[in-house]
Formats: sequence, C-alpha cells, structure tokens
Amino acid sequence: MGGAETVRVELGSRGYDILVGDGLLAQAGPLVKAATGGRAPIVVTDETVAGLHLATLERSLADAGIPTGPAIVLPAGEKTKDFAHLERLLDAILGRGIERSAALLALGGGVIGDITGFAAAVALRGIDFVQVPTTLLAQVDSSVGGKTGINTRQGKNLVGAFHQPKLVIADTAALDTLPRREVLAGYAEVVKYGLIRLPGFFDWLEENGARVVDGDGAARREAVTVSCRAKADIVGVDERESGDRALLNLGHTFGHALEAATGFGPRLLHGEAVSIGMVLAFELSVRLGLCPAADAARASTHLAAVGLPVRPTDVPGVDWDVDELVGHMAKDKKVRDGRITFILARRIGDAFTRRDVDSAVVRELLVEAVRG
Ligand SMILES: NC(=O)c1ccc[n+]([C@@H]2O[C@H](COP(=O)([O-])OP(=O)(O)OC[C@H]3O[C@@H](n4cnc5c(N)ncnc54)[C@H](O)[C@@H]3O)[C@@H](O)[C@H]2O)c1
Ligand SMILES: O=C(O)C(=O)C[C@@H](O)[C@H](O)[C@H](O)COP(=O)(O)O
Ligand SMILES: [Zn+2]
Repeated sequence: MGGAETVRVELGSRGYDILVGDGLLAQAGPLVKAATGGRAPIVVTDETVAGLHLATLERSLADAGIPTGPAIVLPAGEKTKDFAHLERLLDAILGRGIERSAALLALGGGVIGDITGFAAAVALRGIDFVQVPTTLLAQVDSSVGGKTGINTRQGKNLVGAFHQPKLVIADTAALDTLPRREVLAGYAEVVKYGLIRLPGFFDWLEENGARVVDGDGAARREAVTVSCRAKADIVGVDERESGDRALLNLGHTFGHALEAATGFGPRLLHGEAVSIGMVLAFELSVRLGLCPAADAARASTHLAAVGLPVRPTDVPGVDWDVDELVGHMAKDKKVRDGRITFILARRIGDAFTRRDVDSAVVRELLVEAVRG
C-alpha cells in the first residue's frame, strides 16, 4: 500500500496485518476482499460513525466487487457493550441466513470492535471479522490482539473471547472528525506503551504529545504505528495473557473499577479511567518503595498537561465509595487465589506484575485519592 505502514501480528496461521495510513477507508475494498476470501462482509457500526464514514467504506467495497447489504447500526457509546445489544446484533446477523464462511466488519471505536468481535467469535461458533477502527483508542489498542467482549452487571469485560481479526485497517485521517475528548481518551492508551516498556517513546510523547492530540498528521501516524508495533510484539508472544500481555493492563485494575462505579456511562470514558488508573498504579509503586516518586510525578504531569484526568476527583459529580471500588477490583480477571495481580512500575518504561500487594496499602491509597 502506497504510504501506509504495515505492522504484522505474528500468530502463525492466525497472524494478520495492521495497516496504518491516511485515507485507507477509501482504499479498503480490495484489502477487505483479500482478507475475507472474496466475500462481502456484514458491516457493523454505530450511529455516529455511520453518518461520518460508512458511505466511504461502502463505496470502496462496492468498487472492489463486494457490495454489502445494509449495515447493522448500533447506538454509540459504552452502554452498547452489553448483553441486550449483543443479542440484537447476533439476531440481525443470524437473521441474514449466514453460513460459516460469512465475515463481519467492525467500523467504529472500541465498543463496536469489542462487541462485533465477540459476535464473530460466537456466531455459528466462530466466523471471520475485520477491524476498521475509527477512534484513536481503537487504532492504537482495541482493534489489535483479539480481546473481544462485553460488560455485564458484575463488571467490565467479564464476558468475552479471544478471537483475532483477519485484518486491521486504521485510517488515521478518519480521526479528523473525532471529538477532542475522545482523542485524549485514546491518547491515554498511547502513553501506556511508553510507561510499560518504551521509555524513549515516552520521551518522544513529552515532546510531541500535543501534536498528536492536535491532529498533526505525521505525529499521529507515528503514534499509531509505534503503539501497534508495541502491542503486536506483546500479543505475538503472549496471546492469552499468561505472562507479559498483562502489562497492557497497566492502570486497568483501578480504571475498570472507576468505570464500573460510574455505570459505564459518558461521565468517565475508558481512556480517562485508564489515565487515572495509571497514575494510581505509579503512586502505588512509589508507596511500596519500588519506584522513584519523580517517575510517578513525570507520568502524571504529562497526562495532565495534555488535558487528561489524573485523579478520581478530576471526574465531576461523582461521590466515590472506596468499598465499592475495592469490590470491583476483587472481580478483576487477573485475580488468582483471591489476590489481585497489580501492574506496577520500577520506573517509566519498566512495568512488571506483582501479586503480593498489601491490600491495606491499596485501600489507603484509594481513600486519599478520592478525598483529593
Ligand atoms: N479489546 C481491547 O483490547 C480493548 C482495548 C482498549 C479498550 N477497549 C474497549 O474499547 C472501548 C472504548 O473504545 P473507544 O474509546 O473507541 O469508544 P467508542 O467506541 O465508544 O467510541 C467513542 C465515541 O467516538 C465516536 N466515534 C468513533 N469514531 C469516530 C470518528 N472517526 N469521528 C467521530 N466520532 C467517532 C463513537 O460513536 C463514540 O461516540 C471500551 O469498551 C474499552 O473497554 C478494548
Ligand atoms: O489487549 C490487552 O491485553 C489489554 O489489556 C488492552 C486494554 O487496553 C483493554 O482495555 C482491554 O480490553 C482490557 O482487558 P481486560 O482483560 O482487563 O478486560
Ligand atoms: Zn484499555
């Protein structure tokens, strides 16, 4: 592809390419056709993205000789990632009389990617799907790696499956229409790669982060490509999170609890929760004597400088309940023998997992954090 970067996720027969570049939506047709073995996919999107980018994609698919039927359009936002919408989605897919050779195409952010990927994992016990992410968060993180699923009353992403896409097409120009708050939420996951294992990338973000969030084309492409490479490297060696993949969860044990406590609503976006969660994870590392306070301060300062929330008290109108947060954290998928696995840091760019964290220290940290 002229002008596009290709990042390979090396997973043997389940391996796939991630294409990153401006204008790829209009060139998606032949790429999707090759990935689906010549079949027209069923496109799943949300109401906002349908109005902005669906026509471009559909035109490209039709020009490639794979005209699609009507897209399945779900409501926008995190609340769509639930059982009710999954049922509605599966009903719509199965209602088209599909065979096992069918493929889905997720056009949208992480919500559409996660629920569509899960529908693909379970429809007829597994059909193919392609990811066409349109948020920064989805381009740098959720479209890659095959974690699919939904939220439940019990918590975040508690029902799901590992199911890898056949192809990821990240059109960075599609981010031009993304509201700034959503850009920032995605940027938190970009910073995550620097914090867990790429200190040089974190340095670069301190210099260039403002360009990334302001939509500078070259900076944005670089941030998406480096992030995808980092995630592809980790997923390629630990697809099912038995080891290093857990590092991608930096900030998520706290973050998912904050999201659950706010009802998965628009008050706190996933990326915003991750930003606060990463700062709490660094502060926990400092309290445990594992990380210099200066590194925690540097991480927090950068996230706050671009405009992300870094404390629970930065979220307006929430009366945080520490018992409730601790209860949500106890349901984290990384709990083993009743102990939460925390992702901590020795310094910026050097994260590790730890299971023997004293719960009293965690509680004390949260009590102080929600007080402000
Ligand atoms: N599977 C994974 O590995 C993984 C990784 C990270 C996050 N996630 C999940 O991803 C979800 C968050 O994804 P998200 O932040 O993309 O949220 P999202 O899918 O809700 O999208 C955010 C908002 O942006 C709108 N939007 C999408 N593309 C747009 C565009 N180009 N222009 C204008 N508006 C656009 C959407 O309609 C929505 O309102 C969470 O559920 C999170 O748990 C999953
Ligand atoms: O891909 C991964 O692995 C991640 O942890 C990426 C996270 O950014 C993402 O939010 C993921 O969905 C969290 O996974 P979970 O297993 O904690 O639900
Ligand atoms: Zn995340």
